[in-house]
Amino acid sequence: MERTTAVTVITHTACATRHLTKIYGSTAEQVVAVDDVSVDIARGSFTAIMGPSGSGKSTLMHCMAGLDRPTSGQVLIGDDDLAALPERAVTRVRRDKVGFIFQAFNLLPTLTAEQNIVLPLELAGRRVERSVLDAVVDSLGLGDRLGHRPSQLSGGQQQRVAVARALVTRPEVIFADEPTGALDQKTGTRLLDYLRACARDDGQTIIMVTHDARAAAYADRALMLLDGRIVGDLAQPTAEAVTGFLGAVAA
Ligand SMILES: Nc1ncnc2c1ncn2[C@@H]1O[C@H](COP(=O)(O)OP(=O)(O)OP(=O)(O)O)[C@@H](O)[C@H]1O
Repeated sequence: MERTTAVTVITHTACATRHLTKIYGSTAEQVVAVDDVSVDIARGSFTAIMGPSGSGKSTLMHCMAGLDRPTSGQVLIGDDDLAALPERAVTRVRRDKVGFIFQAFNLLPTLTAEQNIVLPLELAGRRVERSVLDAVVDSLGLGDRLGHRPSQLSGGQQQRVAVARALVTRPEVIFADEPTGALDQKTGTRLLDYLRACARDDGQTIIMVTHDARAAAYADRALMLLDGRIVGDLAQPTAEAVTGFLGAVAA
């Protein structure tokens, strides 16, 4: 007798795009920054997005994060299609599920480092979990700077405060644009270790744009972009593999 087995399909996708296209400019002078990209990002994964300057990395990430509207296609965060939602609903998804680490710090000058870090929690009416705050602050080496205002901190320290602010809400998906760009090597390594642990141990999903092959080697996947398209998808990337791929693409 033939037996059938029921298969339960569990979706492990945190974030996805379907035929995502972003075109800038007028009809006369169009730039196709992202060109028909379909990709699935697994929950709890750490993905690096790499590619030459102008290949569309930031545009892809901004569309995936709901900061920029695609020209066509879908952007899924969980079950929500950001491209189809009104702006207010997109803002809510961003607030509830997404964290950003950007190069611009946007710290409030009158608040201390700690007050800046916990601000998103307070704005969302959420409690500050001391253990999470301590872990984030410790991983970034900010313990002795919490009472300082931004003007009393170095550029690298301000960057770390901005990183802590993005992490303290424990967002499901963290988008990071060159997060180690302004950091010295030791602090950069510490941040990458921490991001990797957020993915591996806590199931957070990290998507990071970087030019740095050593930073990409902390990820468990590297998407390689060229002219707005994904031209490579490397599992467990090493710095050598990434550099080799980019070299071959540039040649
Ligand atoms: N607001 C905009 N208006 C017009 N064109 C834009 C805009 N933003 C980006 N572009 C163009 O879209 C393309 C992709 O830009 P994007 O910033 O996404 O690339 P990138 O890979 O992140 O580059 P980089 O590594 O230099 O930061 C480029 O040709 C860029 O000039």
